[in-house]
Amino acid sequence: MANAPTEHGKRRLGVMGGTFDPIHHGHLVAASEVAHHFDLDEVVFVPTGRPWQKAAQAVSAPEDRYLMTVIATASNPRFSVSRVDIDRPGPTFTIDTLRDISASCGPDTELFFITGADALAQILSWRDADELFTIAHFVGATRPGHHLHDPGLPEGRVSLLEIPALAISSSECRQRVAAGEPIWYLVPDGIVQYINKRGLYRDAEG
Ligand SMILES: Nc1ncnc2c1ncn2[C@@H]1O[C@H](COP(=O)(O)OP(=O)(O)OP(=O)(O)O)[C@@H](O)[C@H]1O
Ligand SMILES: O=C(O)c1ccc[n+]([C@@H]2O[C@H](COP(=O)([O-])O)[C@@H](O)[C@H]2O)c1
Repeated sequence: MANAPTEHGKRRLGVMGGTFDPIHHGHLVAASEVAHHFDLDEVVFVPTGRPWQKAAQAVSAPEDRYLMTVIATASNPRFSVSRVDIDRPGPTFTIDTLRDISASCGPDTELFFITGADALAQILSWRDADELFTIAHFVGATRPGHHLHDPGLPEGRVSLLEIPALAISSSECRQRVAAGEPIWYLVPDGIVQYINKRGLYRDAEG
């Protein structure tokens, strides 16, 4: 991550958190659209280490999800990937993600946490929810079939952005691989090849 502020004042950094099991074009389009709309200098993708809300389901090894995220974002000079969540022991909480990234960037960087509008609807149940809004602005990317019902989010610290509908989900990609169906063009080509090479999702249930 570069550290210099932009000429216009603070550097604007997007933080896109997700399990990315696997990363797909819905994630990439959401990050690209938010970066464009909010004039972000960079978007750092942060694969979760141990997503506590997915504790009941099998999640691929953090290193596989990290490498797929690196492969999928490599061609975009404004996209990067952080290991902060996968290197931190214990369950992943966004408050820790934002504290770590904020500490490494310093005060000249404004943070924008990007996530799906469906995830945002649950945000008040996240750890230290009040503090989250003091560290970052939250941007919820609408995804097909999900609409945000106002759960009482703080005004001015949360935005919703309608992005081109891409009805792709990681669970559907996993199910397709398990069923022997193609995932070409749902995910970047390098991700299809990585999944084949590592034999991921062959026995996936969802
Ligand atoms: N097609 C999409 N369009 C917009 N946002 C998306 C899309 N797919 C996922 N997101 C958002 O990206 C964030 C990270 O998603 P995640 O890695 O959990 O992928 P997912 O496709 O939702 O996975 P799963 O199907 O396993 O639940 C979430 O907040 C999610 O809402
Ligand atoms: O901090 C929390 O309590 C919390 C609870 C649920 C989800 N999150 C974060 O929301 C992002 C999207 O999560 P997911 O599971 O939809 O990929 C990811 O960065 C998670 O760490 C965070």
